[in-house]
Amino acid sequence: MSPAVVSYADSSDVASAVGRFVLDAQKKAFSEGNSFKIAVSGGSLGKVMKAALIDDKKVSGSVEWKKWQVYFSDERIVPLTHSDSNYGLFKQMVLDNLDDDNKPKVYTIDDSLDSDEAIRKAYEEILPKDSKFDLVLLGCGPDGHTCSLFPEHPLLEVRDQQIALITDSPKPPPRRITFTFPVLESSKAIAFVAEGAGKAEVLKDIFTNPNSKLPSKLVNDISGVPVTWFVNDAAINGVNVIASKY
Ligand SMILES: O=C(O)[C@H](O)[C@@H](O)[C@H](O)[C@H](O)COP(=O)(O)O
Repeated sequence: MSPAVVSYADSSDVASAVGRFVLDAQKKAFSEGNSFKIAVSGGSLGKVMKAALIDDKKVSGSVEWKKWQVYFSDERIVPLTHSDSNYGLFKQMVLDNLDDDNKPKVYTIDDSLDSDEAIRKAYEEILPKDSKFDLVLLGCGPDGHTCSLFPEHPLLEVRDQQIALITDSPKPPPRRITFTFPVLESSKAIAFVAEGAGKAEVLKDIFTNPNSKLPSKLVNDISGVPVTWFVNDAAINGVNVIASKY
């Protein structure tokens, strides 16, 4: 199944499409159970989530936050109050904008543990037992990394852990935990958000080079999991993909 690409000129339209897509994934999850298990990333996705799920009033009223279980596809090993924390970003962009009686359950790293390995292991233990996320929302770095899975890094090969530790992340800060491929492979749906001319070159490789081994391309190649990309025209410029609207 090749990935679907949804493209708009403006970021605000990209965010609206992401919002509608998340609502559809939520609806599907509620048709199968009583919770919506979603994993989110850091980086520029934070502001897209705010625009899509908080500021877009056509979407925000339909988000059933109390039934959401939110995990992080990767997290920097820093205190949760640190400005590098992906949880901190999600809190600032989403949680702090929700009423106290309308918040999701958020699964953070335990920053009180005394070793990186203890943090990794504890996060692995709180993942949903079957690892089946209804939706994993990812970013794609200009180098093609996703989660904290970097090009040519040995963590791309990890099959015996669901959460892996990286201590040499090329993107600071260096110490992080990350989903591994087995978790992505068992998810029900994956969506990327990538915007800006700074992503054009890497998206060209991901979508036009069948031999690319970039982590985001390897996610596109996962069989049996629908992958959707939400991009703006600047990011997908020059790539001959059939972009659709959502
Ligand atoms: O912790 C992180 O660094 C992020 O979770 C990371 O995986 C992010 O999604 C990509 O780096 C893309 O980030 P941008 O969208 O900001 O380029």
